[in-house]
Amino acid sequence: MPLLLSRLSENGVTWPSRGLVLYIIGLLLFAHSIQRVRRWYRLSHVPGPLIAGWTNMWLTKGYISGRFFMELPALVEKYGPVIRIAPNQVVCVDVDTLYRISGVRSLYRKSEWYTIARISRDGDHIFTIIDPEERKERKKFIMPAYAGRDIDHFEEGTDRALTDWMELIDTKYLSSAKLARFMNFEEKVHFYALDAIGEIAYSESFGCVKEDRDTKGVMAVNDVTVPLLMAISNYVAFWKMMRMWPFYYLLPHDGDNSGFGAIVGHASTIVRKRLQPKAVPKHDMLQSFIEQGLRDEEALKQEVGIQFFAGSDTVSSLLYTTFLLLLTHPSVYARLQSEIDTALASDPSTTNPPRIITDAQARSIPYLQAIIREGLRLFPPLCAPPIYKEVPAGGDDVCGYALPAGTLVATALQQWHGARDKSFWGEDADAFRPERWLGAAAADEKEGPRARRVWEMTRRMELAFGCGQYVCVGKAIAMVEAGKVLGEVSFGFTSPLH
Ligand code: HEM
Repeated sequence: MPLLLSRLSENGVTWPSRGLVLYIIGLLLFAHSIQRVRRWYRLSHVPGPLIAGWTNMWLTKGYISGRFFMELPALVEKYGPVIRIAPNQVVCVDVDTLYRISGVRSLYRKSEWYTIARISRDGDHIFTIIDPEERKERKKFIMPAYAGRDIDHFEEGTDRALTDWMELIDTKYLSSAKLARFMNFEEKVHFYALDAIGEIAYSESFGCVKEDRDTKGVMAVNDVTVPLLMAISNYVAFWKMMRMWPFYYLLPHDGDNSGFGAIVGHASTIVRKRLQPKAVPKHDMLQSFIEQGLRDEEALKQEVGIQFFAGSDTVSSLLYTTFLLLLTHPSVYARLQSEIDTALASDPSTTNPPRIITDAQARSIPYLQAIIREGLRLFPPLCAPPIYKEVPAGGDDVCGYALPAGTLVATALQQWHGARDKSFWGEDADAFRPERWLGAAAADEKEGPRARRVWEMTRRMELAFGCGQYVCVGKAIAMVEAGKVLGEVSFGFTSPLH
């Protein structure tokens, strides 16, 4: 190096003086500070912790704790319905505003934040497609299957997975008077959910229940990567950078031996098999995607791959937390069983020969539906991720605060607060009380204060699935699964513990 420098000097290359170097560094630091101050100033009128206006670190720390969403009620109490949680990020808890932001005519777009859900570096699925026109195009192919229009297969797939699951519990984990057997319920319910989404989506179980293990490592990948992704996901610029060369090569790829890449590899195999000229057509979602015209292998792989994650973690979380609530509220469980027994005992099609409770039967039991709603209200499965939408050109007025274009508004983080908002739900907001929903099914009561109240309750609870143009496309699948699993377990077992 010294030799090189002396050669350069000999050839007339002169080096800037130390003063000049310091001047340039000073100038850069000054420009950086100005940019920081401008960034802080843009949203300085929005209340929130002072430090959140200057750095993402405060929010990141909250996400590392894994409990940030639980802190929101206290923050709302202190700062009001709109809170600045990072230099360019706010959260809003006003329900009407959330419906407006995601409304079908809204100009708010998905933000770059969504790209953290990319399952491989090669393409996008419906959740990570940001461009509205591209989203419309992809939805054309996939919506008939998600809406159950093309094929009414949600029940068949659920039944196959649920039959295996009940058998596993019956044969391996049921306690007797002489023998107490312990079962990791959270794990087993996740096995069920994975097998079910495999059956529903492409007619193949993951085999988790049969083998009583996480066969493809989906749960392991989730457990390791999701908390990490959540913590760094608020650095949106970082994610933009990761999609560019050369960082792009660090993202998962379907040739990988483990992690997301290996799971996407599994999706690839399924799609390739189905696209073979001699493949036997099946009665499932993948077939519907293809028949609707989505024939590109990469796009199909993406749509199948996202179902592994979006369709299993969420459903298992809903089932697990609702069963937990039932276990800790024996009187609710007893009432559920009694109502199910009454409804099903009079229906010979259920017991002779025995078969899984149908979706129609589950929907006809108001107390069961009330329990699902109350479970979703108290433990919305996706209440931790912020799910940012981006304020459109021209800016927007959100609850009296002018938000400039490009500001990110969190549209899911408010759910924990929403469920526990005593000003709406009353003093027993924290309690598991399915009875609060009864009357929702009273079809003759479309007008009047009770009907309006239940309508508003439903609107708030359903934010668990997002809303408007961004509503969860798998909502119908989730509701079919929830009714059947909760109904069947309550009908089949005296108590989920015994
Ligand atoms: C209790 C269960 C579930 C909950 C609470 C839930 C919740 C959500 C939420 C909050 C979103 C994002 C909304 C937004 O972008 O603002 C979403 C999107 C999505 N969900 Fe679900 N979900 C559930 C079950 C399912 C199931 C069973 C599937 C089936 C595979 C599924 C597939 C998807 C997909 C593909 C998207 C992206 C939709 C789009 O961007 O247009 N979800 N879900």
